This record gives sequence, C-alpha cells and structure tokens, in this order.
Amino acid sequence: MQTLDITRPDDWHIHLRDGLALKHTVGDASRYFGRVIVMPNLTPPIRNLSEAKAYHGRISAEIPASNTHFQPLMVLYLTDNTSPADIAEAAQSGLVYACKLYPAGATTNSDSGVTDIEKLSPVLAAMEEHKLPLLVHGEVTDAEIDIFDREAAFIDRHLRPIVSRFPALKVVLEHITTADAAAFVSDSPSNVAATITAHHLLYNRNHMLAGGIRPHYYCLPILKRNTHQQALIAAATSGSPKFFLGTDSAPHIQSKKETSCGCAGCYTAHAAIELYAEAFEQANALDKLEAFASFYGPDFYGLPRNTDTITLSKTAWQVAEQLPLGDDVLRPLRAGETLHWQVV
Ligand SMILES: NC(=O)N[C@@H](CC(=O)O)C(=O)O
Ligand SMILES: [Zn+2]
Ligand SMILES: [Zn+2]
Repeated sequence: MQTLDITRPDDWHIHLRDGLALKHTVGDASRYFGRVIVMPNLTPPIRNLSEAKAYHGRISAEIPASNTHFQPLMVLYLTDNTSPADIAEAAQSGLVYACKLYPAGATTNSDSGVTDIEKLSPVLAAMEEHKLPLLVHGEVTDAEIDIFDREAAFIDRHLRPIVSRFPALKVVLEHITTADAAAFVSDSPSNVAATITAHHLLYNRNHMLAGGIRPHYYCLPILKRNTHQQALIAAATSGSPKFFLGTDSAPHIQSKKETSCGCAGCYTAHAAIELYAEAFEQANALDKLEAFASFYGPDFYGLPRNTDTITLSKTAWQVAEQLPLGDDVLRPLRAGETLHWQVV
C-alpha cells in the first residue's frame, strides 16, 4: 500500500462559522490541521480585537481536550469604519494574524465590507507598519463586469495599486481562480502570495455546468475554464513558495445550496488534504504536496513550520451523502463518491 508522510499541514483560509456549527467545523478542521486562518465573515463580522477574542473563545471551546496540535489564528474583517488604532491594538495582541478585505457585496457575508478601497489607505499603512498581512477576496463587484472577469479586473484596478503603494505590506490573494492571478502573484515581489483551494485544482466550470447544474460546485470566485484550472495546477505544483494551501472550506446547509438562489461555498474540511493529494497525484507532483501544504504558508506568515507529521495512505473510502452542520445538514464536496487518499 502506498503511503506518504508529510509535515503536519496548516489551512490558511477556512470558514468555521459560529454557534452550533462550530462543533462540526472545528471537529473536521482539527483532525490533522495544525494552524487554521479563521475567516471573519460572520454576521455581524469580527471587526476588532474584542470580537476576535470572544470568537476565539467560542472556537477553542469546541477543540477536543486531547487535541494538542490545532490552533485557530484570528483575522479581522475590514470595514469602512476600521481605524489605524484597531490595527495597532490587534497587531500587539498576538491573537490576530491578518486582516481581510472583502469588497462590499463580493461574496457571502460581505455586506459590511469595504465600499471604497481608496479610503482604506490609512488602515493599510497601519497594517504595513505593524506587519499584519492583508488577505484579499479579489473580485470587483460592479454589476457590469462579467462574473468570470471579476478577479482579473480586481487585480488591475485595485491590487496592483495597493502592492505598489504599500511595498512592505504582506498581501495574500485568497482562493485564486485564474491564470491572471497566478501570473500576477508570480511576477510580484516576495511579500505577495496566494492561497489555492483543492476544488479549484480539481474542477473547472464544466464540472459545475455541463450536463446539469451542480450547486455544490458553486463558490466564489466562481470556477473558471479549464485553461485557468491548468494554470492553478501549474502554480500549486511549481515549488514556488508564493502558493500555499487554503481550503476555503465554506459550509452552507443543504437547503441553502439546493434552491432557486443558492449560496456560494464548497465544504471540503471533511477531506481537505485528501482532495489536495488527489490533485497533486493527478499532476504527477505528489513530491510537491508537503511544501505547498506545510512549509510555504508558515514561511510567508513568519511562523515556525510544524514539527510533527501526518501519514496519508492510498486507501479508497466513500464520502458521506450528508454531514451534520449545527442542527441541520450540509452536502460535502464529493458526497457519496469515492476518494482515493485517506489520513491514517
Ligand atoms: N468562497 C465562497 O464561495 N464562500 C465563502 C466566502 C468567501 O470565501 O468568499 C463563504 O463564506 O461562504
Ligand atoms: Zn472569498
Ligand atoms: Zn473563503
């Protein structure tokens, strides 16, 4: 039987939600991930240190007592009202590891996001000064821009200017979906990086739309055409330290996905590293998985790499049709289908 030992991986982009859901999301995420960067897009969002502390407490309460490897890293949600003082306080706390820019209206729970990125300059300057990374949902929100072009448009309109105006600011373009994003990140200085999800490595828009519409593949930024998928696979398996693991596991109850106006987000926390292993194996690049999953993320954030390991084995297993989410259910990615890798 084929096995693969890798240094314990971290997830640099995950949605754990809140309340009753935490039991299930934390349960799945904490199986083998070390650190997870916890997205702050709750309603209301996590806007300052005191909200981050309270949320950290609610997450920590769901970590099994026997688990000594799992560590949630908190993120602030930038709004039009975020102040440089909020940034200084968060940076000095040791509890907050980044701030997230959601253009208002770009994605799930982004209504409180930033309406005018220009006005964010004092906050970005404070983040640069306090060495707090900026995490970006990189899509423009203009109704006239085609949904498949929103990431590329964001890079040209907003990201290039931010990167050149704040040259020491660490920037992570989250969940990239295009060749344009991969090229932008590759061509930028070393303070600019990107996370890549397993589902954007495994799928393109044909999987979502050809032969029937499959709402469980619908996420934002939306799956693009195959040529973009190929560029993401090339980036993830390139050995470049600018690209690292961020699942964007984003749970929504089944009834909110399978409806006339379904929510955006794919749930992958039940099988995250297993899905990445499949994608890397398909690209003949299993030897590149460890650095992508376990080295480049902490290196970018300036944190130590994990020192223990996990073992993957090539053993087929079937994903459940449904998983609990609070007092409801969700349909995980690949529900009812076979996966080929398993964590021992
Ligand atoms: N990716 C998604 O489609 N959805 C995420 C939000 C996000 O990461 O943009 C969610 O919170 O559901
Ligand atoms: Zn996003
Ligand atoms: Zn996300």
